[in-house]
Amino acid sequence: MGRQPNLLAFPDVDTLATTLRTYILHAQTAGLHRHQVFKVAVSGGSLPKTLAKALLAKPTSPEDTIKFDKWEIYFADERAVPLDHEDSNYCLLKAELLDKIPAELGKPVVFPIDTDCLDDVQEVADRYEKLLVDKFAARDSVKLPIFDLLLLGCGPDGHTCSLFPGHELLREADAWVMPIEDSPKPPPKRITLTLPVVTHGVKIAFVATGGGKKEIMKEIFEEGNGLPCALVNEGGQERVTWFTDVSAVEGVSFPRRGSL
Ligand SMILES: O=C1O[C@H](COP(=O)(O)O)[C@@H](O)[C@H](O)[C@H]1O
Repeated sequence: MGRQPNLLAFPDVDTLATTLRTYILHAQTAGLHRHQVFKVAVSGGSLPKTLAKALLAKPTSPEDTIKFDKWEIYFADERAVPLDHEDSNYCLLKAELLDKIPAELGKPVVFPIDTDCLDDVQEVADRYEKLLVDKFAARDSVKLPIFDLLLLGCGPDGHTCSLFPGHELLREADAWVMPIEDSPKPPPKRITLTLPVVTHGVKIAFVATGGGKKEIMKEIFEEGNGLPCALVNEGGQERVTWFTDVSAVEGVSFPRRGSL
């Protein structure tokens, strides 16, 4: 029981954002303690909006301050499109969060994909993996890049990052970053962190809100069914925390609903 993911359900997104902020601050403190920077991987979709709500709130004390100047932001997945394209996860994060960070909080270092080779999505993935090798392995001598925090979404089909249900990418055991050319959700060409990288994060947080997620939340938590989000739960265990609102978990029976 103790090694299960934590499922938190909030009355609304504002309350969720307040606790998500506290959780991220704890992860930030731990990351800075570990290696003086905070290494975060973020997703696209509905996440950046909620993230902005959590992170752009005015600090109430020095301990409550998001130290963006110490953040390294990577992408949990990205679409193979230019960085100013409406489908780009970078473009979305920039519009929702990065452009709105007050100057006094400092600027994070952000690592988007290399868009010089968009026609070759394998090359996009290889270059992103090389970037991770440079930023993680050389410094920490690790076999996998260990993010201090991964902030993930959950699609209505149970996908996370660009890891889709039943896809062969779910079996990838060696690569850190993989291309996908047949994403069932458009656009078809993307890159994604692989399951071993995701499940090795120090902390892994999902944000899933709205009644549109309730059927898949039930399946993830009650049956699993090999869904990508369920596989992250199985691999990450107690390091996984779900931030949901009550409409997303209506009718979901799960033994451990907790607080931070
Ligand atoms: O395509 C994607 O979808 C997922 C889930 O998005 P959501 O809008 O249902 O939250 C997202 O996490 C991923 O980064 C994105 O590329």
